[in-house]
Amino acid sequence: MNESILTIAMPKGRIFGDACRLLRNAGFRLPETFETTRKLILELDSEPFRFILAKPVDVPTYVEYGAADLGIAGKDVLLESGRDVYEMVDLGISKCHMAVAGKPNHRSRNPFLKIATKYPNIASNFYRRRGEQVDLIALNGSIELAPIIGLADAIVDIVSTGQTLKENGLVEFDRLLDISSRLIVNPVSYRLKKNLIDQIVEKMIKATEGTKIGMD
Ligand SMILES: Nc1ncnc2c1ncn2[C@@H]1O[C@H](COP(=O)(O)OP(=O)(O)OP(=O)(O)O)[C@@H](O)[C@H]1O
Ligand SMILES: O=P(O)(O)OC[C@H]1O[C@H](OP(=O)(O)OP(=O)(O)O)[C@H](O)[C@@H]1O
Repeated sequence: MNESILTIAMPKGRIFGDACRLLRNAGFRLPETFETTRKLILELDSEPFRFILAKPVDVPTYVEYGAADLGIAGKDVLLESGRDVYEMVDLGISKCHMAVAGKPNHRSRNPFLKIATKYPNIASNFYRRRGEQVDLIALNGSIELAPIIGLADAIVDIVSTGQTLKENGLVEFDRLLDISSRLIVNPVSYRLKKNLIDQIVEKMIKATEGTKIGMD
């Protein structure tokens, strides 16, 4: 862990654009090429920050191990990974929710027997709390395929616009969790670099207040 420079782990993909806009609103002078470069480590001119561009699911890992001091990660990824990091700010970006969904005529089949998901920990906690025993089938994508093709009775997955469910003839049964992206911090970094991190947290909270205006 470098004492004089802060490393921030950024999620590539869906969250990246929203996160860059928020960082710029917070006063970070990100270069124009930030969103298009294929470089994975980006340093800022004359500012003590460097950004690493990671797969979203890996951001909490970089932060927990101290390879990054801070990071931006979806609440879904944080809950699923259970990594030991401080969650400092709800950034209010990349909002979506997690739901149980399936074919409309499966509503009466309770408990569901087989649940396909990319989020086995979140799903198993949900069903444990409900006192229902289910078989979880871990998949890596195209989760909506599972109930259509008969691999599972239902899915636990992310819903944003609802288009994927709709186009595949599926309906939402239960809403598990509202999701947005969070600013996370490595606990040791926070102890050693508290002043600098607190300044960033404050700036991000201010920038976030702008993004929350007019949101649901
Ligand atoms: N419609 C959505 N589907 C999935 N994730 C979404 C959606 N809307 C917002 N998110 C947020 O974006 C994050 C996922 O981003 P992204 O899809 O780029 O990563 P990924 O799952 O690693 O992608 P990939 O499909 O390449 O595996 C989630 O953790 C969630 O917090
Ligand atoms: O409600 P919507 O706006 O349709 O978004 C939800 C869909 O987006 C995600 O899949 P993604 O596009 O990441 O593809 P994947 O199948 O590879 O997970 C998620 O797993 C849903 O399938």
